[in-house]
Amino acid sequence: MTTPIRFELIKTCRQTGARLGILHTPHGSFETPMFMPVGTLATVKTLSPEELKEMGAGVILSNTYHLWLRPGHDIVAEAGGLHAFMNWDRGILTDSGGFQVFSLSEFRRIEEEGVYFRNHLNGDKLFLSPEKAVEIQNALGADIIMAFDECPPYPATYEYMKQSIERTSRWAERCLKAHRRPNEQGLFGIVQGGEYEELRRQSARDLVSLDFPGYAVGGLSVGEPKEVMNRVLEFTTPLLPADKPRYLMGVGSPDSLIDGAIRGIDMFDCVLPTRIGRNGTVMTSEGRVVIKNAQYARDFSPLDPHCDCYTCRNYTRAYIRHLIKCDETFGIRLTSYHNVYFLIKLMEQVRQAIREDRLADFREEFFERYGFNKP
Ligand SMILES: CNc1nc2c(CCNCC3CCCCC3)c3nc(N)[nH]c(=O)c3cc2[nH]1
Repeated sequence: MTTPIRFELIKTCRQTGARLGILHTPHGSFETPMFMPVGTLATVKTLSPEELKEMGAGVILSNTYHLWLRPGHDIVAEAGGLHAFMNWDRGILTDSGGFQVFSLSEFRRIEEEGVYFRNHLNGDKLFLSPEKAVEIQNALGADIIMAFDECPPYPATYEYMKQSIERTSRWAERCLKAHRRPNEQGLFGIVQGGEYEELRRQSARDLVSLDFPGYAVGGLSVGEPKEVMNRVLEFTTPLLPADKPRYLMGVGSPDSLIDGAIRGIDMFDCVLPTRIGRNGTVMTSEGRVVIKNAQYARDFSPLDPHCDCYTCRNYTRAYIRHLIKCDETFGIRLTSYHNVYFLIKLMEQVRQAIREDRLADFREEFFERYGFNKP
């Protein structure tokens, strides 16, 4: 079987163990560690494919659950798949929908066969199974698709977590059997197990034995302290094959991206840049700026003095504050553009630091300037 997804390991940072790699996909090859902007409803909110390309986005995310409900995976398939539908000819990854069921739908029942829940838009009863989640993703046509998993709430008891990961491993096997396009779409397994090392080991063992072309670390960025996430990564990533890509789901903030790369993660996704951008919060090299604050009313400097993005080269804090205060759509386009650009450029700096074997030094410099080390 010709696997459509291949990870090429270029080098490992001598200071930290972080990896510099290339993710080869049917829609191009992209350097890792990489940040993947999220396009839930087949658009990275307010940004065009041309803008995403000019800022260097390679792989973007979309989602089984949302597109199943609207417009329907059949319509996307008739359009020729997600790439044609949204006019994006680089990489696409779709999440399997499990997480969205748990985060969007209040009523739900998990059974061996799948999850029963209600449509968060109209309350209709719905059912999603490993087979259904793979069928939808096969129809959507992303380059990377995700196994249907349970992302347990945090915290969860050891007993609950053990039952859950064993069912998630059985579901992973069902996803492999249901996958109809293995030569065009790489199916990634998702390791679960919460903060329990023994369960992370069991979950990784089960999934590695199924020989997926890539692996995600799931069940994190669900409210646990950062130290817990870092500890879980420290004992989980070494369990995954070094020659396969590792994707940390739902992460994240600038400090978590750097700390995840240091612990061997190659791929990240997070709604943060566009979500906080919509309420006027921007990430800058000197920390977060809440542009609505009165202090920026007469501030004619760029959002970030060290940023060379379209927003920072052409507009001032005072102007963007004015647009956001007046609910002008152009305002959230400018903040969203800057925030996505900021994380994509941050990963470029991380990759350069790995090339120069100085990612630990870069972490110190970045944390100091961003204000993460402030007591
Ligand atoms: C925010 N924190 C977090 N996200 C997680 C996610 C979602 C990752 N982001 C996907 C996008 C979300 C918006 C729509 C488009 C897809 C997780 N997904 C799965 N399948 N399993 C997790 O354990 C899992 C765990 C996660 N933790």
